[in-house]
Amino acid sequence: MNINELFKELPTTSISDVLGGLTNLNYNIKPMQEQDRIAGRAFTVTIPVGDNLTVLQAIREASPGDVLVIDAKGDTTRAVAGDFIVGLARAVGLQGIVVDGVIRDVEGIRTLNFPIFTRGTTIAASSKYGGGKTNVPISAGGVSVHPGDVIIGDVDGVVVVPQGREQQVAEEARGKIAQDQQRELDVSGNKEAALRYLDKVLGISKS
Ligand SMILES: O=C([O-])CC(=O)C(=O)O
Ligand SMILES: [Mg+2]
Repeated sequence: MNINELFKELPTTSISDVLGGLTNLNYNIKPMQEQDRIAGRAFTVTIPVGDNLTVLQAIREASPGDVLVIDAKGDTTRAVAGDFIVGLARAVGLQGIVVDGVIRDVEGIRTLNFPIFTRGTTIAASSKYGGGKTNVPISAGGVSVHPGDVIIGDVDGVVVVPQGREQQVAEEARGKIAQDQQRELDVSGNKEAALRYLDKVLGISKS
């Protein structure tokens, strides 16, 4: 089963619950557009602050369907990509971009309809001297990301599923969702049931 199928309709929140919240990227890394969603293998790149030549190298080397994860050290002063670079990523068939840094050309990127998770936007461009590394373990948003890890992103943020654990995590997340849905159903619009639940959780016993 491909990654997209496996994680279809699984929210990042349920995946986080299964993984104990330990592999969630910093909450500032958010989708540019509410409907953006990604589920795919990471192709990683780390760059020096303010220089994005190695991002172009990564786009050249990554495979279709990959999610490009860029360790830009959280820098918010220089854009790691704009609409031109995002257009290149889209043209070679990448699925989306996650950047621990910022981007620019918001208007142009919106029209591309390509999912991007970022700390935000700025105006200044990066230089193009190089000096980064592709396809190596990186740190993004406070989390280690290895090439081939699974990256899931939605409106709540981005979570990493370590490679090799994807089947188990997806299965447990589905179980958790079913449990949560039942819990919601039990108390929905029912004051008695809501109070019973609260009393139970809070250890309040009625004598
Ligand atoms: O060229 C750059 O480094 C950033 C940019 O404006 C683009 O990708 O459109
Ligand atoms: Mg531009």
